[in-house]
Amino acid sequence: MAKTLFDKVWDSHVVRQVKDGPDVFFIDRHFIHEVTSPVAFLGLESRGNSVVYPARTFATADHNTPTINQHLPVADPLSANQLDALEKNAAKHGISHWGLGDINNGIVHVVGPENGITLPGATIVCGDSHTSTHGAFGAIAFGIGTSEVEMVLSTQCIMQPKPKKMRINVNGKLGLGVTPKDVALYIISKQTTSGATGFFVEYAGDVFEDMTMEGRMTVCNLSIEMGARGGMIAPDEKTFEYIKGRSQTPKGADWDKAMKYWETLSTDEGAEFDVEFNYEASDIEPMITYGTNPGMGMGVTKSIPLAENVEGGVDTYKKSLGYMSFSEGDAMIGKEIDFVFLGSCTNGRIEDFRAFCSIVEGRQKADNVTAWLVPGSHKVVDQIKAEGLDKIIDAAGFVLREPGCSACLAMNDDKIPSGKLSVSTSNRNFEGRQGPGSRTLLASPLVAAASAVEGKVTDPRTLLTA
Ligand SMILES: CC(C)[C@H](C(=O)O)[C@@H](O)C(=O)O
Ligand code: SF4
Repeated sequence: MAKTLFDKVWDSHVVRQVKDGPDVFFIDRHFIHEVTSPVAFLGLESRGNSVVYPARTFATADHNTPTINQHLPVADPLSANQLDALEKNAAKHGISHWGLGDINNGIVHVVGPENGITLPGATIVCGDSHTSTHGAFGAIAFGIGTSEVEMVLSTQCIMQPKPKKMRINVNGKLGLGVTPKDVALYIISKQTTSGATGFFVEYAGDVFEDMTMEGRMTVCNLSIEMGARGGMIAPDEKTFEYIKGRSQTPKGADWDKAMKYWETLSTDEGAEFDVEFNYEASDIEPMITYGTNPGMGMGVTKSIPLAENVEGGVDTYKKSLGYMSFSEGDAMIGKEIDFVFLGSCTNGRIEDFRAFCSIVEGRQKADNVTAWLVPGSHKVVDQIKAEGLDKIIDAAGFVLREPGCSACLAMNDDKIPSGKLSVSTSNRNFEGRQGPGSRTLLASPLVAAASAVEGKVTDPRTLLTA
């Protein structure tokens, strides 16, 4: 029977099928970070259990880490405690741990792929919703809760009902200044934040085939923002090229063996999806959000929709615009901004820094803008320096910070002050997400760069030459 990519990976990991119940499902790779793992370890120990496969478990510190002076002790006691707990738990259970200052340290969804831990056909979980990122490699990757983290630590399995299958096809060629982030924000604006609830999404079509691995990660990362359990893209030559030779990828004969399996990982002709959507690349422009959920997005040149034209609750819509201090019908272009954040597991990779630099090169940061440029990992920092992008960043009046989640969710000191308006390359624009009272506009690194140099929301196409 013709199978989807998702079915192939899922079915090969079912340890036991429970009649009318969830499948018992084997997990190849388990990432842990300091926020959702300490309680899981407490539970594990209180039950007298141990970590069954320490070598399949990988710890990195990211959410609570400062992005300046990482060589100094962490000042915030809550953050210091969590980081300490992660380090101790990892040491006690023989788990590899990339703490502050470690060359491999960075945001969990950046360092996994970077180190070849994320592989095609693998099942990957983490106590973190944006685990969907790893689906870019043709893996089934999804976020789990703290009690499931404990379950995976002690059994390397979880119980999961099989999600329904959705395929999203985007065909054609993307226009100038339109990036993977825009493709994702466009899809979410069409699907809304709940459109893909209960589904696992496969992305297919020219646009994803043409995308780099970084771009595919950006798209899969954002799957969760339309309610999907996860998103995935069939591995191809680009995928294999990306992972080849990384520290933890199979080598020699193991590589050849793995390739034989990986090459089977695509959806068979005639395989069925529960639902399928088709979009056109030419309909997508650089996007920006104007509200307090990632579904409230539109082309940057458009005006904020009138409440009467919006499906769903008018009151919630008006409340959202009220929080943003925006009005129906407002244009977004030209709105004065206060902050720019380049980073996160959505857009904190080398390609995002290249895109940002392509606009700020030879220009200057606007005086009214405070900008935080936070690479997703130390390896991204190294590459930025190797490519000389740090010089461009410096010359344009920006400062490069040290890696971590940073202002994506402001669990460290990088908090956008109340009322301030930020253009952010991250993934969530919820009320207070970047600091209490902060107001967030989600956008691509190109829109962020253009807005940072102009001091107001700017269409990057006006600063780019074809
Ligand atoms: C802290 C963590 C549990 C959370 C998540 O699950 O996504 C965070 O990474 C986020 O982006 O909001
Ligand atoms: S960068 Fe943001 S979205 Fe990604 S894991 Fe960190 S807090 Fe979550």
